Amino acid sequence: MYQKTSEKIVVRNEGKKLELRVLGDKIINVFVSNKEEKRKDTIAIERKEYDIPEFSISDELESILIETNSLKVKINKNDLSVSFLDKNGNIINEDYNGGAKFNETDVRCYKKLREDHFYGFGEKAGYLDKKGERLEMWNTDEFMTHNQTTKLLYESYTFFIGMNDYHTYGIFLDNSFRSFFDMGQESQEYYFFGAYGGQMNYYFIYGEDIKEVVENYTYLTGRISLPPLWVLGNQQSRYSYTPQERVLEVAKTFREKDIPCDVIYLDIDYMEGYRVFTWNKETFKNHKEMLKQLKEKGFKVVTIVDPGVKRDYDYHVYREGIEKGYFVKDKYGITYVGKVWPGEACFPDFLQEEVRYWWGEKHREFINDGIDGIWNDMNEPAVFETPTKTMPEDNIHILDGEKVLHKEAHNVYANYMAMATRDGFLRIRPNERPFVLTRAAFSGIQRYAAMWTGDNRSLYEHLLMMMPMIMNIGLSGQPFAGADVGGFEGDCHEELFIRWIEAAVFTPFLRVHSAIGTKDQEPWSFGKRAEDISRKYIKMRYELLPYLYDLFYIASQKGYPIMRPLVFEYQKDENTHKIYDEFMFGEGLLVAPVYFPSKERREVYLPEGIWYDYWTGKGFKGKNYYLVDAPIEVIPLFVKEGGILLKQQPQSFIGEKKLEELTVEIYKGKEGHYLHYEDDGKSFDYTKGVYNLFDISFCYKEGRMDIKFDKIHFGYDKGVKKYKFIFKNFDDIKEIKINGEKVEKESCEIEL
Ligand SMILES: OC[C@H]1O[C@H](O[C@H]2[C@H](O)[C@@H](O)[C@@H](O[C@H]3[C@H](O)[C@@H](O)[C@@H](O)O[C@@H]3CO)O[C@@H]2CO)[C@H](O)[C@@H](O)[C@@H]1O
Repeated sequence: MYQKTSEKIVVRNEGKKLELRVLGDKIINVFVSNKEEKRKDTIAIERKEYDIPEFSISDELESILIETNSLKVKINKNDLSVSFLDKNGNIINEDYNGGAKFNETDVRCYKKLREDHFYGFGEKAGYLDKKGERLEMWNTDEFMTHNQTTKLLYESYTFFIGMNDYHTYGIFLDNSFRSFFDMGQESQEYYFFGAYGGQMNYYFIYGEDIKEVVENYTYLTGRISLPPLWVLGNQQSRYSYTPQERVLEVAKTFREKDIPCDVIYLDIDYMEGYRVFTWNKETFKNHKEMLKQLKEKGFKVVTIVDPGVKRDYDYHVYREGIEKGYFVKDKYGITYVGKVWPGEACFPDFLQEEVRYWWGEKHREFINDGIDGIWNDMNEPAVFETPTKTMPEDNIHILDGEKVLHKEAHNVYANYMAMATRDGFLRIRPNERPFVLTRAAFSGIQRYAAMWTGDNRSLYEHLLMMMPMIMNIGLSGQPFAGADVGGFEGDCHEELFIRWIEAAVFTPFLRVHSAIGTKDQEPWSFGKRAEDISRKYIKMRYELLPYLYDLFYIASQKGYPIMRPLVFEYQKDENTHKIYDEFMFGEGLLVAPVYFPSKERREVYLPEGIWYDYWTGKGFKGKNYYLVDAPIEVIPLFVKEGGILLKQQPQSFIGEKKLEELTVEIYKGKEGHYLHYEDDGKSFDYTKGVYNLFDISFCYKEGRMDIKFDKIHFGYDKGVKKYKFIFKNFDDIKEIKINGEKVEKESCEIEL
């Protein structure tokens, strides 16, 4: 009835074929087809080899039962439907009405609807929980104001997490065609997902909780590698800072006003006639000198690079692309020309390795001149004046020597472009961590680039929208995300800017960006109050840098988001399941932004336990809602009992001064635990063991504080040598010991 090879179990019935692969105790790949074809994975799947666990197969009367240590999978022999059960035989997820269906226009899979909540799906407008919604995935440059009903945005993450009181699992549909997910809108009995082409190839990922699902999902699709430290700093952008004197003036003002900033962005106007890899000689007369001066002030520079290559035979990039046949072709095999922002352009076919190499090399001169990072925009790819806002679906790409139509390549185009850019950096500066920022993406993008959420507006609604959006992006494997702070289009105003910066310093990627013709959006453009409050919060971001870097370390190890929905940390507390306007900045800090005008208070939900107001130290009993004060200069922040925050002295830019000491802030509680990672923040030497990993924990009982500072790994000897402990909200400490030795409260520190 079934065939088993070393790697898969194959079952056939009435023209349908199901292939099942056990890839882990909790990871199953299901591939259903109505023809004899080979399974195709997209670029999203990074893993090539698996530690296949022990599992058993029994051929029963009606079904085939596969059992791992954690899961049972039942394949119905009659209709090839699949059920996933836990070890006790409780259903976690099961196909509905035969599961996979194939018709003229699409492939789809029906599932019985037993979930209370759905999360993930990456960059989508609307609430955190997507139950009852219908979503589509087709990377789109959507310039109209995004609102709750905006269906298509720039990125496509075909991954979701299903959850009820009993089980949590994830499903990754590995299909790059335009796809759809009806999570209970059509029916309350079933949900379904599928795509307008390609295969029904999905990965079922079981987990104890959301954390484990995200960990297992990123085991498949890869995790972010450690970014250079400077990209965690404050970044300033505008469409466009031009001419070069204006760039230098902005940089100088940051330093004069003592507002930390690490990066300045150059938008499209730095180029000659919007031709990528050129400089406008009129406005950037001596870009090398400008870059040198910025370096001296501690600034890094990121330039925009769009995929569209302007059509002009006198332009070397276009000429080479044409001569080598590197551009995407139309259905007749002729180089495709599209109307882009602005002008007409051809699009490199990044699916081809040779084209990626060529493109990567185009960055060499830029990087050698002192450009530190690359910002890939318009890479959906966006084409103007077409109904689909992109190139025709029957345009031709080449992948591994095979023709691939654009309808299949579209959603993954940006990942291949980001890969080309990242690989270029790695060839040019092999021991420096690259930085690529992207607007478009498909699942798995975390391996190549950070992302920002495109053209938002200067509206309170968009300040709110960034929260569930970045949280769901994080749950979809991409921890490094942010929104244009202050809003891109429209004039921002003082109060909105203040509220936005207060919230944004706790988002993983912090960049102010604004459109041409809008009011200036530097922190000082809104008057003294905004300037002072921005300084306070940006400094706080720099103070918390070791804490933030530790979150990136965890993301690189486990795939955990940095900006986490409360449900990620407190899944058992059902009050957290739908919260979209508060978030956890790592495990330690609960952030509740104010996103309404003229409001000086907001409601905050605190999960179980005791929480301390970060500003006043006041304690609050959790599992309760509170109305808390939030005057304009205050964003409500809470630390959980036993929480630990790691801080450093703020600097004007990262690496300005050598760090002499770090502060470990211990919040009142019986115990607490914290993992601290440290390396040079620049190179890949950490992959050779040049890093430190410390386990910091404490136990507090009857006035006695016992701190343990364990070196798990000590391979970086240029690290910080002194750690100073500060106790928050404790009023009765009688004795302190560090690693068993008594110390005084005033000089409570450890020297390494
Ligand atoms: O590099 C400049 C910016 O490019 C991006 O934003 C542009 C967006 O992608 C385009 O769609 C475009 O919007 C136009 C819109 O599509 C059209 O219907 C019409 O209403 O005019 C609009 C332009 O005024 O322009 C955007 C730039 O304004 C990118 O997302 C930004 O971050 C870049 O700064």
